[in-house]
Amino acid sequence: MARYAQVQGSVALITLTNPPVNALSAAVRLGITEAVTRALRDPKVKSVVICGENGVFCGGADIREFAKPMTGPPLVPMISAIEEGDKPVVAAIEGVAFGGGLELALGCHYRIAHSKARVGLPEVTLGLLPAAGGTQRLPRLIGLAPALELITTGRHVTAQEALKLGIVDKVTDQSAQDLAIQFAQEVIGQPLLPRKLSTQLTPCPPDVDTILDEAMARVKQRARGAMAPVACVQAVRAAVNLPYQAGMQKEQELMAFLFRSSQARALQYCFFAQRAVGKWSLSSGAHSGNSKPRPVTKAAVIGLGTMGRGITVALVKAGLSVVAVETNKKQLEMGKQMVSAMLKHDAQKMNAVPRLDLLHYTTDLSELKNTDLIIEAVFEDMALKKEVFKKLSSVCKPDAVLCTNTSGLDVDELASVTKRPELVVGMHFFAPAHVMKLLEVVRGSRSSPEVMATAMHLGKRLGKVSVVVGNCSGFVGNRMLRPYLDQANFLLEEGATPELVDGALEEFGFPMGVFKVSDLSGLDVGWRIRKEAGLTGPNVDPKDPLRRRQGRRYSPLPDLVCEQGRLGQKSGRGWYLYDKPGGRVATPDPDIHKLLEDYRVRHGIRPRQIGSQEVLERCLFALINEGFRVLEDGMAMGPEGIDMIYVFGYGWPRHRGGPMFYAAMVGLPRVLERLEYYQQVHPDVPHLQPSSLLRRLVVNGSPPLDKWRDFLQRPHSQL
Ligand SMILES: CCC/C=C/C(=O)SCCNC(=O)CCNC(=O)[C@H](O)C(C)(C)COP(=O)([O-])OP(=O)([O-])OC[C@H]1O[C@@H](n2cnc3c(N)ncnc32)[C@H](O)[C@@H]1OP(=O)([O-])[O-]
Repeated sequence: MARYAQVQGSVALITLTNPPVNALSAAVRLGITEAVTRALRDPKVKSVVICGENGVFCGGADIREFAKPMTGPPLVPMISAIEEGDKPVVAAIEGVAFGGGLELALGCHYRIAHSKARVGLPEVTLGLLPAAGGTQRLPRLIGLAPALELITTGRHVTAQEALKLGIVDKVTDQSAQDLAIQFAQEVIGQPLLPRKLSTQLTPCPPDVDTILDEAMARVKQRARGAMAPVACVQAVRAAVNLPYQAGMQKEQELMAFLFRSSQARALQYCFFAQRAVGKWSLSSGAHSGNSKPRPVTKAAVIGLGTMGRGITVALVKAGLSVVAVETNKKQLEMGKQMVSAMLKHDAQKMNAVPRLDLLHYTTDLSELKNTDLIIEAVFEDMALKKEVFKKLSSVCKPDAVLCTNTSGLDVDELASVTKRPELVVGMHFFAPAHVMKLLEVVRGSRSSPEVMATAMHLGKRLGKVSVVVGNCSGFVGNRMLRPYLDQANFLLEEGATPELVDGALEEFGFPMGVFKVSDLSGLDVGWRIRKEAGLTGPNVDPKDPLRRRQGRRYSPLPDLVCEQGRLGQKSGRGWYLYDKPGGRVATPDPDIHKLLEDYRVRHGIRPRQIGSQEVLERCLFALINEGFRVLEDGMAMGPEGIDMIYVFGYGWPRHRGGPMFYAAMVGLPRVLERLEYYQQVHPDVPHLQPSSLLRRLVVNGSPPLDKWRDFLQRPHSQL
């Protein structure tokens, strides 16, 4: 797991060999320990180079080992032995040096990086801190403020920035390993003490306490309940206030606390779940390993509304040439201006040139003859989408892939109007489409494996976390959102206020509560959908009482709010009051409180005290319950997919792992018991009826999440 060689006569070359990222597994740590001991003992060896195989230095500690009992030599003494040795050790960094990998490099006396390499301490994103000396050595090397920023965010740094910050000593466009070997010979005999970071003091500006206090305040505000960033600040504070050994002691204590936390488990679960969803499989036996994507060099986007513009920008940023289509010249010009502005803004931030040359704008669909893949992003209206698909089917080349960016319409119905239903697939982007990481790839009943592979591959090129989902109303994300929204509205009827509900959800870790999100998206969106569904407006069944629709409890509160012209942020009033139309700062609105009071009086509802726990249980458990139904119906490959949809598309706090992981952490019997309780209190809300899968899992002893698939009655039936 670590190869040893002697090169150029006097240089020991130690190569980490644990593909794909040379993670520091027990075997690698043992290999390094033995190789370093040998090099330090061998009188013929005058200096040492540590590098990684296959152009990757090291991706850090082996995260898979965190769930198992610790074996092999620990990292801290291994790194100390390197630093304490009397021979210069040079790290040759190619690819990445992340986490324990960078900490290993910080224990070396010199660091040389390839110009394309990246370094960083991303432990915080796994619910941990850099506990192999990273919190103590990095501040000593680069100073307090930059070290705080890197350690609390886990940000990856390019080789150029690392050079500027002083993390690496040299950057090369050639082989970092060759340069390191040459360098290792040049530094033989030079004093090593100044290069041993543990012997140095952290350079501190006079306002050190202010910097630390401000960092703590910033981190707490951003962390939304995540503990690791806070612990990172505490550990770095120790690098300033305490001698090295005492600082290390503090680092270990904080790590021990984080390591056992449910947050660390959740974040590490997310790391693997994010990678697992890319490995899709279908009930037919097709999977990501045996289905080849079609080449896509030229794409088209139909419709330059909010979604179409974002999708166009995302495609161009991924280097694809794009034909952007609108119905008339005026709309086209407007779309063009917006897309250009977005691309210029983005390019400016990255100090790059906007790739406007990749775009072609037209109102003529016949110009799509040569495109490989078309994404329809017109208004969410089945008749209109069908019309577009019919036309696409006749103008596009026969093997062009046709994608629809719908947030919930039936992909099969759309495919049925084309001559190539097997080449039709849903690509559900989330607004703003060039920013949001989530993509639901919706498999129609006839979508071919090749077309699934193409959509998934395109998602990857766009930098998205793409999740395969089945073709059901609302797909996975929006389908699960409905019971959540319903519960939030019911809570208002029963005595809550928007700020009470939002407060509980924000305390849980959502960036915004449900009512603030609705104000941001525009309340008219849901209103229109409810009208179309016959839940409000002229199509309501006259026999339905006001608070019952289609046989179940219904809250007309959101409709009443819209009827008052309160459409959310854009109109300056929604569930909250804003300082002006388009304003962002929400303040509680006495008019809404009055509206709620009047409503309760009108309907004879006696308001009651509602606590945060009830808000969380009713909103989140109803959503989770629907997640179990999604699994039961075979609309998602597994709980990991659902969790990634919620983490990347709906602001579910990552340190809580996603709704299904959270259910497992809370305990399935508890979720079931609370659902049963609320169902008894609210028998007219079918969403609270516990799903049969949840019951089955509880009866079978609540198996761990990766075993849930074994309890599905129709695994993958719809995929
Ligand atoms: C005292 C302790 C202190 C230290 C703590 C730490 O170091 S904490 C660690 C701090 N380090 C980090 O947080 C870095 C985490 N890693 C990354 O950021 C990225 O993986 C990458 C940039 C290294 C490579 O990106 P890329 O897009 O080229 O490739 P990819 O992402 O698809 O990965 C390929 C395969 O490698 C797997 N795998 C990767 N890393 C690890 C690991 N450390 N371990 C185990 N496995 C790992 C990954 O699961 C995948 O496996 P699969 O699915 O094929 O079975």
